[in-house]
Amino acid sequence: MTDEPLLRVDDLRTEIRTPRGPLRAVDGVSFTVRPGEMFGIVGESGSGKSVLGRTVMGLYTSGPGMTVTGKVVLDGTDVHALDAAGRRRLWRSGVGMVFQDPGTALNPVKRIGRHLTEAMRGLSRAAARDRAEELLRLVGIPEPRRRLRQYPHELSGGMRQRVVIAVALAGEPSLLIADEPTTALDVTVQKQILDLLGRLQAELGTAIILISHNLAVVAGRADRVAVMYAGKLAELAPAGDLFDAPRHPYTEALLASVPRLDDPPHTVLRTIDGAPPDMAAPPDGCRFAPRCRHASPACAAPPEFAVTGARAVACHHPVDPGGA
Ligand SMILES: Nc1ncnc2c1ncn2[C@@H]1O[C@H](COP(=O)(O)OP(=O)(O)OP(=O)(O)O)[C@@H](O)[C@H]1O
Repeated sequence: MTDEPLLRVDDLRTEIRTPRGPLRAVDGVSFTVRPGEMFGIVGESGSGKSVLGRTVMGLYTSGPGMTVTGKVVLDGTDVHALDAAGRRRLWRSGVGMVFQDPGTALNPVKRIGRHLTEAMRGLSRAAARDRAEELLRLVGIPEPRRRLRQYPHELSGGMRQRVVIAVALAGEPSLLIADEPTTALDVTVQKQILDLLGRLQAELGTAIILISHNLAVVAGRADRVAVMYAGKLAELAPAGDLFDAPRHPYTEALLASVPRLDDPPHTVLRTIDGAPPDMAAPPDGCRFAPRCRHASPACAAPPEFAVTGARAVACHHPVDPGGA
């Protein structure tokens, strides 16, 4: 892993036009991802993680329904300066995406082989077929030759997600964005798919952005984690530091609400009081302040989230690492 970023996201804002007015789903987000890094993005449902992932990928761009400002630079390419053809080229070879539901990501009337070969370019039929077989083997699908002739409904949910990952890898992307890749799967299959992503990251050197509402999904897998709250990053830190000593009160509260294996029986989990803000009319100042036990008048003007060094936190009252 080098220190030179593969992806640079700079002051990204995605404003969606809705019947209730403009909604800033992503509101000034900056971070970088290094080549080969596993970068986790966590936060409650509705915090803007999916919109962020889609905007980074160039799936969401400025148009009639939304306005995107800020910069996304992947491997030297300014993603939002590309035209439609340039974006399609980027999706074929620079960045792949794995979504939550493997059922809808695959076309039910196309065989598995076709999904894979269509994602390749410049190969003869025979070479594409060999490569498709190799990709299925890479993602741990047994009897790949037979599977190539099957339709998506003939595979289990976990196998379908493996196929989706194989399709995303067909163009040898330098970055894979996995948005809740295991939420639709049962627990044992979830672990297999997450282990597979970890193995691909290690073996192929593919950087992965792993998006999840579930901290347990990124714990032990991500190198660094960004915590998102109401369209903004609250905290960014190496995963071990974040889980051992969260600094943003929201991260602390989020961690306290996760069940742990060593909890005594009948432990009552702490939930976070209040509800996330209405994104169409968020509160002024720090958006977490109305739910925060450390909030003070200073939170009317929260500090800018600036990534300096290994950690960053957007809070006037970071949690005392000594455990105040
Ligand atoms: N196409 C859209 N039109 C209108 N509002 C949208 C659209 N997509 C997302 N939103 C809104 O943007 C906000 C962020 O949504 P987003 O899906 O990114 O959240 P999330 O953190 O990924 O949550 P989840 O885990 O539930 O998907 C939400 O308030 C959501 O309702």
